[in-house]
Amino acid sequence: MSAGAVRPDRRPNTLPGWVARQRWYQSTAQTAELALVGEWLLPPAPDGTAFVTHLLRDGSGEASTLYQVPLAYRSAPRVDAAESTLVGTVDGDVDGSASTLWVYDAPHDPAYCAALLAFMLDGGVSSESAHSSGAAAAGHRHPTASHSIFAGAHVLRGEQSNTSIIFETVDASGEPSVPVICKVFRTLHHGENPDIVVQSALAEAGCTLVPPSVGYVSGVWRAEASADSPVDSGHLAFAQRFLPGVRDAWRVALDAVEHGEDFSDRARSLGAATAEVHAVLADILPTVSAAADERAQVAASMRRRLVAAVAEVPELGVYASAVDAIIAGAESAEWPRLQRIHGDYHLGQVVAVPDRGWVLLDFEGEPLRPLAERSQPDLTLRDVAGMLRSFDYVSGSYEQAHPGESAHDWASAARAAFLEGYSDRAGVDIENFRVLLDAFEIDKALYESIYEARNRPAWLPIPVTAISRLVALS
Ligand SMILES: Nc1ncnc2c1ncn2[C@@H]1O[C@H](COP(=O)(O)OP(=O)(O)O)[C@@H](O)[C@H]1O
Ligand SMILES: O=P(O)(O)O[C@H]1O[C@H](CO)[C@@H](O[C@H]2O[C@H](CO)[C@@H](O)[C@H](O)[C@H]2O)[C@H](O)[C@H]1O
Repeated sequence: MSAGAVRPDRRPNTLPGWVARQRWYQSTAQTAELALVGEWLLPPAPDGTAFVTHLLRDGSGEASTLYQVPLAYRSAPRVDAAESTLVGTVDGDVDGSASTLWVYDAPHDPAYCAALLAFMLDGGVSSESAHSSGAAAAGHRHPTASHSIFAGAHVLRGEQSNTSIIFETVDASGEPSVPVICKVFRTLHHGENPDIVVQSALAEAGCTLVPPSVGYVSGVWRAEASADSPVDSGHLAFAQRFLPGVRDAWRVALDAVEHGEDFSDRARSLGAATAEVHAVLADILPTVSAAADERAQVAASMRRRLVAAVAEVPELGVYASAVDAIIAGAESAEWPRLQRIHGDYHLGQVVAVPDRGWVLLDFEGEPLRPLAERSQPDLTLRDVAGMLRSFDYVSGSYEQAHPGESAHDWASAARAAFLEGYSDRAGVDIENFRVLLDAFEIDKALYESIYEARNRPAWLPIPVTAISRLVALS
């Protein structure tokens, strides 16, 4: 045991309240109701700091959610840590003597970041936790990734569904090497994470519209807290090349609307990039024809979302029967083949890379959708509709910030140019699928209504207004 070795055997009792204050927390309850379903350990830091990643099922919401909560247990407080990253204190032991331990949100602790990067690049295997939880994790380096060495890290600002850590690295001779961004998944699901599968497949196929993959962490855990629970498995973290100096397309578009700049050229090239990624995905991953069964499944999923949205946002109730009819129309329309897609496509998922153009990120799919559904071949029109919604969000947020002004023409021009760029590259006029496209736009706006009601109620009118408009048009 190294000098100062920390042995944590409990979680701070402040943890449920702390979890409930995080952006990735999905329930509306003030306090999470957490049950431990697993723990996995990274090797301790040279000063003895212990890193325990707790896998906690929260039962406070309607559906239970499994959160990944990596905590760093230190024998002394960190002088340079932000107060919000201190989760609490616990009794524990240091070198065999009873002692207070300070417990931090580990991604904000550089010592944890160093351990995580090495774990991934060296192909580490987690050691057993104090609770013999049965959970385990393994690191995997992508075959094309270099063996970079940790040189510093910080958490990306504006955390949302996940926590992303940016690493500076050096090579064996100490020269700066490629920076890496590692997304620590906060919500875990049984099964492969499409973010890793889809993006890595695209990069391996030589597609430069996504960043190259660096590595990932996979794991196993009990599905439920009970000792006889079945075991689940899935992905815990994903690392890829960090592209410095990028601006996300949402910021770029907001700047454009603020300055009254037309966005058509950029929207057209974004449409072409989107169609290119879809074409590569159709080449490298399985596609299936949209038979009656598949169409019925998609329609059923849309109807489930309609019911969920009306339950959470009752003002949507007046549109329910009209939306139902639009879904029925879409189900009986002509469908293209189904294939892997982005799945949660919006301007925040695309970055403008200097001297390179648009690059697509975050193929995880909609975080509120079951993982099994997100890994199924789907309609490319879902992505197209997602981006159309995003242009509407740009004008909606602008109009909220500038009462009395309209950005409607800006959004219409961007939407039309995006569709043009997409159709040109795909060699298919997207207008041929208008019925389907409208249904997917409404479906996305229903999803957004739930998302906004839970996270940003002030923005709820943006998707709700869109639903009323789309229903009137159809
Ligand atoms: N490879 C990358 N290079 C540069 N910036 C990135 C990269 N990956 C992610 N980012 C930045 O992080 C933000 C969030 O990443 P994303 O994959 O969308 O995570 P989340 O699932 O948490 O939304 C992006 O909008 C972008 O600004
Ligand atoms: O966290 P993710 O990026 O996976 O996506 C979630 O959060 C998004 C908000 O950032 C949300 O997107 C919605 O708001 C955007 C503006 O902030 C807008 O551009 C999108 O069109 C709109 O859907 C996304 O839906 C949600 O899954």
